[in-house]
Amino acid sequence: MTSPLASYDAVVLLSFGGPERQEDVLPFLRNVTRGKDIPDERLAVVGQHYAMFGGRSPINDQNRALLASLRSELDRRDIDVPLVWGNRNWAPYLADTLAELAAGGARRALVVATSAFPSYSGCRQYIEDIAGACPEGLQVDKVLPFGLAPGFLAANLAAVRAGVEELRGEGHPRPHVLFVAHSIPMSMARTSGPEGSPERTGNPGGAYVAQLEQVGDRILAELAEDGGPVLNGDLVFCSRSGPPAVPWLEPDVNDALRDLAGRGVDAVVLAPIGFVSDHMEVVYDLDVEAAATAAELGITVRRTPTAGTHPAFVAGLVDQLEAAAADPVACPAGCCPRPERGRRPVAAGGDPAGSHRHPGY
Ligand SMILES: CC1=C(CCC(=O)O)c2cc3nc(cc4[nH]c(cc5[nH]c(cc1n2)c(C)c5CCC(=O)O)c(CCC(=O)O)c4C)C(CCC(=O)O)=C3C
Ligand SMILES: [Fe+2]
Repeated sequence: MTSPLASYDAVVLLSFGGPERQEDVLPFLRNVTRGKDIPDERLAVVGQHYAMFGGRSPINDQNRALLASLRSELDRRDIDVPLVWGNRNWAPYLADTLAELAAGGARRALVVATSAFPSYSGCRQYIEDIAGACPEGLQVDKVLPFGLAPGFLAANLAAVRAGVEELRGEGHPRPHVLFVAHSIPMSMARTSGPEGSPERTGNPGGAYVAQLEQVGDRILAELAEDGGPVLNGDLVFCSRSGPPAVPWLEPDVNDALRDLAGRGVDAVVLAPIGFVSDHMEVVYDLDVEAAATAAELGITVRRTPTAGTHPAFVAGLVDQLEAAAADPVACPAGCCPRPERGRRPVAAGGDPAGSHRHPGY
């Protein structure tokens, strides 16, 4: 049977992009923060994170690896649709990729973005990127965020299970699991996802937090099936930016580690379920910063790998491409709206996710 993907002239992997040499770090950061309220001091700090890695973000190499894995999986299924790559913030730029496709006669392309969970930054902004970059005559559909898809879940479950087993092997029978995601402004979290705003739905957390919590819950529930002591877990956040007066999702992973140390926890699995690959937020914010916090507190941490090119994730992504090709579903218009700039944030209004603490099973 021919794959529904045969009706597309190309599949496009759309990602964030990152610098690959020191000279490109500042221009990259200027691209990322154009029109946004990121203070210069924050840019300088983030620039230093990149400098620690010689100015080379891991993200482009990870996307090259994901492209190779996706290509193999498409080939395995005898699907010969071309697979190409474009970024929001650095070369290869999405606009160039789409222009090249159109110049080559392409009429329809299916885009999948490397963000698992719905938010303005991870979904709507990519839709805007596509709209802004799309040449006339090219029709583009986009796959929905895939945080709850079985392949992404399976890859993360396998990673957390392995991390837990390692710590158990080192004499920590009951490690605590911190599920880590990118912090986003609370106002962006509230309006994330198809459910829309809390004013209309009574759902104060929005889909970003709700889906992340679901993934964490499901992983803990699966681990409970393995036997052994039941594990506790929390959803925590990293990589906050923006002015301090604007509320972002909390707790920060470092504060969570301090809190756990105070409660006598000495072993923690750090599971970056909010990220698709081990890019800068993971290799700096977790492997450098959170690891230093843990060391200071005497906590043993195991940071688990992101979905990356895990075979279950890659196969699941191709399943999703095929499903989207058979039945393209666009995000509802009000989903993950662009944050209003210049507006004062709504009064803090408490924790949008309620308590992030899981009771343990
Ligand atoms: C939800 C989310 C994801 C996760 C989903 C996903 O994986 O896509 C993500 C991914 C990424 N974010 C990245 C880098 C940056 N993000 C920034 C700033 C921001 N991110 C935000 C959100 C997210 N970002 C937000 C709300 C801001 C504030 C300004 C704005 O509204 O945009 C800044 C500016 C400086 C700073 O404030 O940190 C940088 C440099 C890189 C590349 C890393 C590399 O080079 O390896 C990646 C993959
Ligand atoms: Fe970011």
